[in-house]
Amino acid sequence: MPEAVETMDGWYCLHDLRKIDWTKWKKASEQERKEAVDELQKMLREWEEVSEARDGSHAFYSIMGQKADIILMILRPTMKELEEIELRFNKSKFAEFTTPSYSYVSVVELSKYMSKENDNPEDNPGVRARLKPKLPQWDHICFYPMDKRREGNDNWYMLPMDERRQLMYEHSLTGRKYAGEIKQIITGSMGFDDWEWSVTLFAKDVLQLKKIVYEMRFDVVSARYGEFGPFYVGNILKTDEIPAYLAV
Ligand code: VOV
Repeated sequence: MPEAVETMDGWYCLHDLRKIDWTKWKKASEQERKEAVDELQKMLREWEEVSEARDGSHAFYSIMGQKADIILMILRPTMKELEEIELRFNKSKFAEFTTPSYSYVSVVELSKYMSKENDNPEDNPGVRARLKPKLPQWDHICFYPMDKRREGNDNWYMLPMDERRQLMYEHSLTGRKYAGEIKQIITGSMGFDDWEWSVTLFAKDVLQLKKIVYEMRFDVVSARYGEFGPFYVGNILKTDEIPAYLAV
């Protein structure tokens, strides 16, 4: 039986994607809209303090196209804290003007494919920091869930560990070419959500998102074993810019 790779798991993660009901928003009074915007900004500023204290992190972006209007990605030490945030957002005035479009529950995950025998990567401060990452506030985000295929001869879970390690190594070489251009957060979601991993990429230049995803399609691990869910791409929505974004 092929051996499962050990994973290291960090902060819990919620991707919360919503559509804005623009008709309802436009019909609301100016006072109501102001209350909703003020409360949303207040919540985000409180979460920025949590992030400064290194007790969690979040990202707030607008989404292109009709699949969603906004994405809130939240990282917290416990699933309970994620729930508190989800509830708080749901109970806010602004949420009255949104409808859910997609959500994803997972946990920041690093695997031990690349660790050497008898190595204890958890003792490495760099690894610990990657398990509790500060999300970069770069201009663009790309989020998608994915699986590793389990079909006939293309079954990732039947491959011996050494073969999977080699394929992951090749994957990492492609990834490293994008150092400084792309920051990736991989979260594991087996038992938590409908796909096996979520991929969240941050980029300063939006085109780099297309380039890395395209180049990785040729890595055997993606070409042969990758299956992908819906892609969401968007632009940073800074707290101060929210009034302009929502102005009608
Ligand atoms: C931005 C670059 C980048 C870099 C440097 C990078 C490197 C690495 C390393 C070293 C490792 C293994 C150890 C670990 O850290 O877990 C991984 C792991 C993983 N990756 Fe990756 N990845 C990148 C980027 C990157 C992208 C763009 C994708 C999506 C693939 C695509 O085709 O759309 C991806 C996927 C994954 C997944 C799903 C896993 C877990 C697979 C598993 O079976 O466990 N990843 N990844």
